Amino acid sequence: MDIIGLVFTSFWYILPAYIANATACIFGGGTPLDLGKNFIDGRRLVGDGVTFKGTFSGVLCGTIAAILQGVILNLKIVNVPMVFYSNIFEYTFLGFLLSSGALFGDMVGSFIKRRLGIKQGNPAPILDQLNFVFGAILFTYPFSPIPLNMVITICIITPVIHLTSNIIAYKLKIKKVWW
Ligand SMILES: CC(C)=CCC/C(C)=C/CC/C(C)=C/CC/C(C)=C/COC[C@@H](COP(=O)(O)O)OC/C=C(\C)CC/C=C(\C)CC/C=C(\C)CCC=C(C)C
Ligand SMILES: Nc1ccn([C@@H]2O[C@H](COP(=O)(O)OP(=O)(O)OP(=O)(O)O)[C@@H](O)[C@H]2O)c(=O)n1
Ligand SMILES: [Mg+2]
Repeated sequence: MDIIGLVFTSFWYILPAYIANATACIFGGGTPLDLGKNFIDGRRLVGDGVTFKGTFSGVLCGTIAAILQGVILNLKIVNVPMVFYSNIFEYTFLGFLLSSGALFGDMVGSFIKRRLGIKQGNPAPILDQLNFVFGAILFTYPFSPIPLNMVITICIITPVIHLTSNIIAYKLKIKKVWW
């Protein structure tokens, strides 16, 4: 596989996780998953940035996106050098794992930020950009392990795409901060 193929395969694989993260941001808000509770250190367990609405809509949209990917591949609309799923059931299952893993990773990232005393919405460079892809890769690894060169490619392209989309989301007034 050449470098373009590697980048495209990696992007295609992780896309449901991106969609889950972006739609959690679009549709999120309201009751937080930690119900406003504090941890033993007196700080919030996770914070107001991880909500029921965001989590459920993110998992739903990411899973639907994975099913659409399956349809697009079956219709041969795009050509991906290396595919990891074969039928619609695998697309649904792994899309669900990529999406729930992404939002789990985001939640763990917020948990760590609170323990470090970083207020909700304040930046934690690298952690903010990669928490959700680590969650997504971790959840799918037992079922469809991806090669190390794809993990590395995802870790390189994600911060660029994350920052670009966050700036666009900020301009669209979907996000309060640009990072
Ligand atoms: C190749 C390069 C250099 C750049 C490409 C950049 C790119 C693909 C940008 C997407 C631009 C876009 C449409 C942005 C607006 C979407 C949006 C609301 C983004 C908000 O992102 C929120 C951010 C939250 O992150 P945080 O919680 O960790 O701070 O999530 C980051 C998002 C991504 C890493 C992925 C980028 C998003 C996509 C590729 C898909 C965007 C999908 C939608 C807008 C889906 C809309 C679907 C419905 C059902 C409304
Ligand atoms: N599971 C999730 C993830 C995200 N969001 C929404 O998406 C926004 C942006 O997410 P993120 O940047 O991860 O949260 P922050 O507000 O920056 O909080 P933190 O400091 O905890 O990362 C959140 O404010 C929240 O409205 C949500 O509702 N539910
Ligand atoms: Mg977050």
